[in-house]
Amino acid sequence: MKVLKFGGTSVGSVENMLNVKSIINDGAKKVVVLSAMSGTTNQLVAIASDIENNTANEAVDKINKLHETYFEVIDTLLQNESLNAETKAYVSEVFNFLVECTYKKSSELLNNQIVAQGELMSTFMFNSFLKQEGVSSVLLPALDFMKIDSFKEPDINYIKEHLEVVLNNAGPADIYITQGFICLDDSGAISNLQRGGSDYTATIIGAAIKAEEVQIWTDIDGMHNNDPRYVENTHPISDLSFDEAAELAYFGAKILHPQTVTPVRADSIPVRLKNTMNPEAHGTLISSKTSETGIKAIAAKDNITAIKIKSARMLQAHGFLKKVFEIFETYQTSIDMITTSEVAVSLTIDDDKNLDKILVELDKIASIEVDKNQSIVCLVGHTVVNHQDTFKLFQILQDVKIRMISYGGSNNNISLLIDSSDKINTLQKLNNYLFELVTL
Ligand SMILES: Nc1ncnc2c1ncn2[C@@H]1O[C@H](COP(=O)(O)OP(=O)(O)O)[C@@H](O)[C@H]1O
Ligand SMILES: N[C@@H](CC(=O)OP(=O)(O)O)C(=O)O
Repeated sequence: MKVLKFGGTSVGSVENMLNVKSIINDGAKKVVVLSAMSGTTNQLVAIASDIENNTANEAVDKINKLHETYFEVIDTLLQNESLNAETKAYVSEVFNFLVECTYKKSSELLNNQIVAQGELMSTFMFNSFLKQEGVSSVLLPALDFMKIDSFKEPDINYIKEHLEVVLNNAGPADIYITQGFICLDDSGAISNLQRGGSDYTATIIGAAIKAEEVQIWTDIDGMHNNDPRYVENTHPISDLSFDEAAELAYFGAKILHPQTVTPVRADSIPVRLKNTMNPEAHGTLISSKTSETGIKAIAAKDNITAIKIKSARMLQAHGFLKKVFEIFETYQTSIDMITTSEVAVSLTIDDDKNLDKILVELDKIASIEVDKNQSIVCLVGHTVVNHQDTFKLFQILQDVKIRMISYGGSNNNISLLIDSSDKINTLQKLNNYLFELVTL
């Protein structure tokens, strides 16, 4: 069986939902994972933050506007009277619940309950639409099987066991629809897999049912060789290895949630990235195969903080780095890049929630310099570190101030740390000289 995930844009308009129907309606059994309609999760996050900031009136305004938009979509999508009424009743329950939330005290649980509503509504609406069109489908509630453990990792044994039961109880159908993104936490409370997490839901399900393939359907013809939001002349990449895709997703290629390939890699379950608006296009196939060498793609991750830790005590001493790492471990902050010299170590973090506490501890053992608003630009490709193009990098980027370089940590990745204000120029320059054959 295949698992097909459709993102926010794919279920974001009636026209795109028609495309989704024609893609999935081929008679083959499949699991279909849906995100919330595009824009909805952002609105739900904004509603939760209005509640946190005691601006409940603004939250209610947003809820009412969203309610109207959903009714308009339902009226265009569902001409069948009883399905139309049933779906409006479900959606109204959701919006009544959201209004009730505005009377409550803000908490993590309340936020999680609020942001979960987008996927609950999109799957209900789409399932009603399939019923109207005579397509055999069943709705599988993700909260009956999708769970994370105390480390926020998918509890794969629980998921396998429960998904099997849920699938057996669902009865015969061609299409099993479920919600992306949402899950239970280790205490059984509603939680989620972080923003963009529906991709991750799809590969977790893929691993749990040992799917033949996982397909991520989005609004672009696969993974491009550079970020199309900032760079002109980017092109889709036809094949990527799991390692290459993991590096690109982790280092900012928004098309994939950072953890997407992790669950399917061990069983070599291929992941195909496809375009809902152009299903004929090849897209990108992510598999265990490695192909040609050289720089294949570039991604950038923003909101990086660089910390330089300088201490005379580092000189010919051992155990200094251990102390540094222990501080980051205490505050559960992971380090992305690291470079060392005899007297200093520079490292980067993307989660600065505990930065102040970390700096207090570091200050006890060293002098510290902090630079915010940094970006990691990551160049990815099979054995990229040995490729001739790699040696041109300094020349191409001679007018960019490179703050750190990570080379050799993996054969597939070279990372550069730059000021975020240089990001677009850096990405475009690398694109021109590495992929567009502009000569130096
Ligand atoms: N390297 C890249 N290749 C393709 N798309 C990318 C890349 N980097 C960023 N993107 C952006 O990712 C978007 C698709 O991801 P996303 O918004 O999460 O889709 P969905 O809503 O379908 O989940 C594209 O429209 C594109 O702008
Ligand atoms: N609703 C979530 C889940 C998601 O994965 O969305 P998308 O597939 O549109 O990136 C979010 O907006 O983060």
